[in-house]
Amino acid sequence: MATKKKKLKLKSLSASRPPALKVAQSISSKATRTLIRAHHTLEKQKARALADGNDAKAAGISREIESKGGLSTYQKASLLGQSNDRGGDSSRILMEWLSPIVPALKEQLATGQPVRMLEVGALSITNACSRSRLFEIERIDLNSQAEGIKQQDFMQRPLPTSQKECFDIMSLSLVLNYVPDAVGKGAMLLRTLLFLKSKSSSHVPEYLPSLFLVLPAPCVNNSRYMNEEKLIAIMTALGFVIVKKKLSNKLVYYLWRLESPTTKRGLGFKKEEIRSGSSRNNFAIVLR
Ligand SMILES: C[S@@+](CC[C@H](N)C(=O)[O-])C[C@H]1O[C@@H](n2cnc3c(N)ncnc32)[C@H](O)[C@@H]1O
Repeated sequence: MATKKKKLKLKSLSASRPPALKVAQSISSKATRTLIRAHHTLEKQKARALADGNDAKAAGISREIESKGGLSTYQKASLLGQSNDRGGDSSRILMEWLSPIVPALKEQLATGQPVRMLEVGALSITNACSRSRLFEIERIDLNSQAEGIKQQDFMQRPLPTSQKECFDIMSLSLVLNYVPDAVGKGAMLLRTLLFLKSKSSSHVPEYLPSLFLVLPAPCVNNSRYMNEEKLIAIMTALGFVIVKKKLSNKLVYYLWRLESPTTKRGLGFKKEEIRSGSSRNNFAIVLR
């Protein structure tokens, strides 16, 4: 008599995930993008209202932001965007680019002088950089989502008091575009100069000290006020040279090495239209 074999049903890994995560992961990538975009728009409107001195309007927009889940919900949506099926964590690109200097990074680690990284706008402590264990990483965010991420505004972070407190690498991955106004974006880039080590103290001067900058691709390729030429001009004026770049469908990645931080005042980068068109966005960086 033939015995009926009981079929073993293999459950997918996702079936064992806790319900909260399941709910979060059920948000489509389109809904995630819409949520992220809506948050950015409201933050920009709020910044404009504050700049106009309209505190009541700004407070109303703040309430609207909170009613949509606020920064935490935005961060959860951003984390979903980092999942492998949605493009993955941007620091994988940085690790790819740094692969030629891994021996040097290991040597520095072995001699007790690990390469120091400041990750601004950190959402996780398990991205590719963290998993490599090649760096001494300080992670900060306006709203910390995990132990190991300090809750701190980079713009308010106390300045380093010595080279030892400075960093070999800074990461601004999808952070600059979060800053709601063009002057604030310029100020953030300018401030990185105060946190990066000097070139003379670098063991790998072809790559470090450097800034890893990631932006949504339309910030550079579809803005009225920005294109790659202008971005390079701004970064050059600050004292950076481009080491690596990569353009994907959604993001642009750059590694900029700091040659000599500018001490110049009056850099003169204004919000000037480069290309017109109703489908353009308004991403801009102003450096006065
Ligand atoms: C889109 S998330 C990016 C997360 C991650 N770096 C990535 O590449 O996916 C932007 C994060 O930057 C943080 N952020 C924006 N401005 C900041 C500032 N001035 N200081 C610290 N964190 C900031 C926000 O709180 C938010 O969590």
